[in-house]
Amino acid sequence: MSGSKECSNNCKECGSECSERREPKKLIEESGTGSQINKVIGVVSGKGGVGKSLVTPLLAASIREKGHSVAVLDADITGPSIPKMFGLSQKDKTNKNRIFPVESGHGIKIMSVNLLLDHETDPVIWRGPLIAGTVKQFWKDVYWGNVDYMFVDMPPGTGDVPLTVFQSLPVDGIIVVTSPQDLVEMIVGKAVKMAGMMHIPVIGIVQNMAYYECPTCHDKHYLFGKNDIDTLAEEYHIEMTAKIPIDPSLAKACDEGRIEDYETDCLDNLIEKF
Ligand SMILES: Nc1ncnc2c1ncn2[C@@H]1O[C@H](COP(=O)(O)OP(=O)(O)OP(=O)(O)O)[C@@H](O)[C@H]1O
Repeated sequence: MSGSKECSNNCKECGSECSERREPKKLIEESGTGSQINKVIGVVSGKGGVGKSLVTPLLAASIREKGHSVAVLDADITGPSIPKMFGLSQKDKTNKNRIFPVESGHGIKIMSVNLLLDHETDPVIWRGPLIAGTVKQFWKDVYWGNVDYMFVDMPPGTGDVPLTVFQSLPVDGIIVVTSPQDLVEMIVGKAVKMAGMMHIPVIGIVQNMAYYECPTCHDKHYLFGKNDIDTLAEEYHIEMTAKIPIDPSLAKACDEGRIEDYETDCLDNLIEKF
């Protein structure tokens, strides 16, 4: 406290809420004992239905394939689809004090509210503070062990949960997922500006369902228009972009819970950036 012996006059490093505080207190929470998480990457989208929950497992699986230890924290509490993508229905192994993540076939550690519910069709009808509290609990109370890269799959938009994640978790960067449509500039803009306000760097933009490649002639068809995501990225000074085509075999892999088996190099340039 100012004036007292202990005061270093450095409010950034001090947790006291004294009357002379000049800087806001840091809200970042430590991960729990036994969890050593090296990098935290948020996967966000300005709106729902763009395939964000498909991009998160694709990124996680590509990094895992390179030999890193990877985790996915499903922060989409009211619309969790991560376990289904990995074909997981097994309940987590909790004991009195600890929640353990469930491991996918390729060894990705996963925690999602759907792994805690009795039935995956049970709806989560909770108010904002409870939802935000659950996300923090996933961060603090799950025994993650050693993790090189943790991906946080956020609910769409710029609401309560993204705000909680940005304030409470040490997020190293975000990836913005979008789809080709006229509204893209406005939607991406909101997500990018929110990250800027929270001082979190944007690693790249992924455009899902960017085109369809004809299996016979290999021509690319831009079914939803040819939105130029690279120009948009340039406008916001974002170095990396990636495009995922519409691929029926990708949809099949999701439906069958085999997303880890789907081989693609379309996210490679983004992954190199990590
Ligand atoms: N590029 C693609 N090619 C084929 N199918 C796709 C593609 N992207 C998404 N899909 C299909 O759409 C389904 C929904 O994807 P996902 O759960 O990621 O998105 P969402 O829930 O609609 O959106 P979001 O997670 O952004 O709110 C997938 O299970 C898959 O069947």
